[in-house]
Amino acid sequence: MAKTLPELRTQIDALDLELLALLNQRASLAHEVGEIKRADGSAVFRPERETQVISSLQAANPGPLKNASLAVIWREIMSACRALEAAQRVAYLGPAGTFSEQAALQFFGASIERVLCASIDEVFRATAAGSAEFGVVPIENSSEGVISRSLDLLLNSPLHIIGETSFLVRHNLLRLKPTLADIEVVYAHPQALAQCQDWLSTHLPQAERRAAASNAEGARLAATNPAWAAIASERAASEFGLHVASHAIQDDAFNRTRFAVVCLPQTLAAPLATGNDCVSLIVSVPNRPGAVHDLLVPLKKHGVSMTRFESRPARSGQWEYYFYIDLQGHPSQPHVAAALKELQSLCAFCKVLGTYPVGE
Ligand SMILES: C=C(O[C@@H]1C=C(C(=O)O)C=C[C@H]1O)C(=O)O
Repeated sequence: MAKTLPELRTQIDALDLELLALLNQRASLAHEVGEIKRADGSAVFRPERETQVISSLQAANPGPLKNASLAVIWREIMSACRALEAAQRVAYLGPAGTFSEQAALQFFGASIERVLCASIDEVFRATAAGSAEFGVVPIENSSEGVISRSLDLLLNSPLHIIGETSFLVRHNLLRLKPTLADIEVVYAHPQALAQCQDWLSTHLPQAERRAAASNAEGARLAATNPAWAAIASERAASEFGLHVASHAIQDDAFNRTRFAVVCLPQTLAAPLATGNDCVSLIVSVPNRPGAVHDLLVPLKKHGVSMTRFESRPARSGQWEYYFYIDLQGHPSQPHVAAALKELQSLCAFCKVLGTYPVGE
């Protein structure tokens, strides 16, 4: 006979108590790991270990829990365990409710100390100066291309990339009223204004578009005037007490933004290989025919895949460029090490930005 609702809930309550005991046992073990790390001075956060914990559980998962849900649950379990060793101080573009905050929480879980910054430059500065251990910065958007400020700052920064994370970005039109009537100004970060330009031209052709330092800052401004609106996340709507006057207004339904997690090399050395890793570099080549072609030869020769190739002006006034390249693999693999060595010998400039597990 089927169980009754009270019977099922009694069973759930009993299982929750077992889970609680197990989670606390796990937390105690993580705390012991923390003692060992403190004694030998090694880093608390080990992204490659956390990636492996999640992928082993996903491989063993019989369901009905989905693998994606399992990743979210264990990200938080590990975040809480890590916080018992030491909560990570993580800098990102604020105020509360930005997509950068969403990225920081998706990567580190919620048990972190939040260091909110007024600009991407400040995220780099705070992380390089040690007021934050890690920084989270947007790198590229699938509809608008690279976030040029982040790429330019990576060039001269002492920080290296130790991880990445990405998600589908949904923009919403937020304001004090639930309708689209009588909107005079729309505030948003220039990237968001660009990602919603068709929608704005169709639905709010009269409204003035004004740039804000972040979407959440735009939402904060929209909360001060009923004739103003903002483009931001649903999180920002609840943060600033605004209505979602229109949902999912981005022109591209698959609008995805990718973020890099950066830190000083002394905070955390390059993560060890997980089997699904990536190397990011910036190179420039001498200004002569075939130089870019030559760059690709070592990759082909050693069978290394390139997953990204972007260019940024070198600002020399000479039509010279820096190339931002992502390679598949880890330098501990001989074919990757050989390709990197040959590549470096061909380049006028070569900076390895980091080696890290491929993110969501
Ligand atoms: C417990 C550890 O420290 C941290 C917490 C982890 C966890 O909770 O599983 C995993 C890696 C580290 O980020 C460890 O290194 O094993």
